[in-house]
Amino acid sequence: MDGTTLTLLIAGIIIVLGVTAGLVVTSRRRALRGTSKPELEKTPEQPAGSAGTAVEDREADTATRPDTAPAQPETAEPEVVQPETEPAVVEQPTVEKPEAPESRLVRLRRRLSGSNNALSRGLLALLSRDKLDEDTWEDFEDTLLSSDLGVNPTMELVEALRDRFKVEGISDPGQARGALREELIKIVDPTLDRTLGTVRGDHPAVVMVVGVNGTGKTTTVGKLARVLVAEDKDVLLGAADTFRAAAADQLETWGSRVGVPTVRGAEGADPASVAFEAVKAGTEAEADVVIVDTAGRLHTKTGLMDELGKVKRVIERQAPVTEVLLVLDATTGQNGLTQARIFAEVVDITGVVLTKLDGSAKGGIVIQVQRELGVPVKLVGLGEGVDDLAPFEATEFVDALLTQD
Ligand SMILES: Nc1nc2c(ncn2[C@@H]2O[C@H](COP(=O)(O)OP(=O)(O)OP(=O)(O)O)[C@@H](O)[C@H]2O)c(=O)[nH]1
Repeated sequence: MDGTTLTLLIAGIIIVLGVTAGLVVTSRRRALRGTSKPELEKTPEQPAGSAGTAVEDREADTATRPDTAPAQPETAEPEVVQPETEPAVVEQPTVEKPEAPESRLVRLRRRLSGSNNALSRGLLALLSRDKLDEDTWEDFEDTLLSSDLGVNPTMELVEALRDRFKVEGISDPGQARGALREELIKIVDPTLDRTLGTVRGDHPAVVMVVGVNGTGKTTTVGKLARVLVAEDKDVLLGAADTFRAAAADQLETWGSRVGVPTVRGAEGADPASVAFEAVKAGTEAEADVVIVDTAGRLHTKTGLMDELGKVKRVIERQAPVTEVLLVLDATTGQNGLTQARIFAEVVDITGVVLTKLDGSAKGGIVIQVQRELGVPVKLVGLGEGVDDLAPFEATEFVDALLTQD
């Protein structure tokens, strides 16, 4: 082999090796593209045919992250729970679970003691004085009267306490407080039956809610429905307040929040006929309780008051009315009592709901109302919140009155 041949041979070998290396590199690049491409295609939001650069790919991924969350877990989570996605929940309102009666009571007891603090402080301060002279007893009477206890109950209470102080020789503030507590419990009367007529018999229990405008009837119906739903009862609401369309809307909203149906009529429809239909629907659906909200009416308007009697009579063609609750605003004092008297003439009131006790330092109204009407206070409203309605209990009420912060 001469030199020329050898040179040509070496050059040939170099060319063959170069071509082979080129082919290997190309096939590796193809292989890489081949694995990355399907990943891009998996992303539905990736515009067709735009493979994009690595930066573009990341931006596209960021923009569509809610759907591609698993690819970027560290930044995806906050966006998944971002508030902008919540309106979907609003569009489909979920049924609320009312607060359990026990925890509601604890909260309400605290609120009651807070709102009546001036009363409790005043009473206990008086009884803590070193010397209980005539002036002290007079101041004590004034404090009781200003809390809407009424003249007769105030006289009775003072009389009973003066006797006990003399006979038992009470001089210590602790003993005085104990005696006051016992005497107050006596006049609030723990022996009264405060159970609500909400137990189904052959028919659904029917609760009629009556009272003057603005006392809190509709709110009370809504809150009561929540209490009953929390007790696992099937409830139906009747919007017999046909004078004010907004009242039926308000009631329907309360109902839908706890998953309870509302029967309503057209604005201006006969309230008795709406009440009748509601009780009929409740009977057909085998509901446990039908609560009928009635229109607020001026207690001075005889025609309207007579109509209330008619609503009750018409309901009773279907099923007995098991509870008639009169709603009174605790802040209205003597005016509330006048209302109570007139309502009691038209329908047989079986229980009183005293609302807005949270905004009143006049807890004494409980005693006057019971005396005037001869019916017990069964429920108290202690705020505008959905679960701010509590069963009334004499001992707890007095303890709340006498609680000092
Ligand atoms: N602070 C407080 N406000 C209450 C209570 N109960 C009801 N309210 C408020 O009183 C106002 C009147 O309540 P409604 O339930 O609309 O009264 P209503 O008697 O149905 O009134 P009409 O529909 O006009 O007859 C509302 O703003 C309620 O939130 C309560 O116990 N405490």
